[in-house]
Amino acid sequence: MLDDIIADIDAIFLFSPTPSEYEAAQSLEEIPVVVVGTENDVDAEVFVDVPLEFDRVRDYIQFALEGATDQEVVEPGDEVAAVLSLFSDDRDMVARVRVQSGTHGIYDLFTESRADPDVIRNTFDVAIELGKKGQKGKPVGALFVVGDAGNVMNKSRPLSYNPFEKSHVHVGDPIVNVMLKEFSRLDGAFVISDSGKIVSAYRYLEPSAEGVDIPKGLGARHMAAGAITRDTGAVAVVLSESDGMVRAFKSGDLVLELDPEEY
Ligand SMILES: Nc1ncnc2c1ncn2[C@@H]1O[C@H](COP(=O)(O)OP(=O)(O)OP(=O)(O)O)[C@@H](O)[C@H]1O
Ligand SMILES: [Mn+2]
Repeated sequence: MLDDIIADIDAIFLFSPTPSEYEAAQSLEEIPVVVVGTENDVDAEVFVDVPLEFDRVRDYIQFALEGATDQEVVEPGDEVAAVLSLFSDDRDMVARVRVQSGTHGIYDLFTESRADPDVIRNTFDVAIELGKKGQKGKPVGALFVVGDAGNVMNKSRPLSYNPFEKSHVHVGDPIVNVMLKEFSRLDGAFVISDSGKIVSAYRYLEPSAEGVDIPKGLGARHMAAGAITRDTGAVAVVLSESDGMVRAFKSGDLVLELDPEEY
């Protein structure tokens, strides 16, 4: 069965390999070896840079496939073997995956957005941390709209005074994380620029929601998040107060779902 899983594969994907694992894979096969991880520790020729560790293996592999397709190492229809760690830090899993045409948008979310990938990653970090801790032990919701801030401001209005009006702080600054958590108790969205500057808090989003199709059961916050990303070049990161999940939207679509408890 193991032989079947790796028979005639077009590439092998190693997730965060050690140098000896990388070397072994290279000497074994005459097929491309793709290294996937947050750092290219092994100096791999083909490397897919992962902006954050996905908690779902499916998302992680999908991101890697889309990254390698983008680098033209694999193409739709190829079948690859992914070697990764699911239950521990040791390599304990091999999956056979066919590269699909079209993207699910996970790779695209980070690499093809107007906002800097680091800014998007930092926004995820804030949402995940807020989701883990809540506000004084109670679950909170939050909505971050990242990138294309001018257009986002034009399609929204203030619900309250903007505490970031005269400040020059960026998402990722330690002080900002404290402030964001404090302000997330109140309604509305945070607006963040391409470079990570917090432009505003307390924005009520008024995008056109026509034709936006988000999963049933999600409410007004998620609808507004999806819609603003269809109406502008922004991406949206949402922490749900009701189910505790962090979700990302781009071009009107839900592209990623993370459980903060897994981090
Ligand atoms: N258009 C909007 N712009 C900004 N914030 C909004 C908008 N619509 C709703 N919200 C915010 O989302 C909050 C929750 O609304 P609602 O319960 O309908 O959303 P939801 O998608 O179910 O989110 P949750 O899962 O967090 O409950 C509102 O109290 C408000 O602060
Ligand atoms: Mn709700």
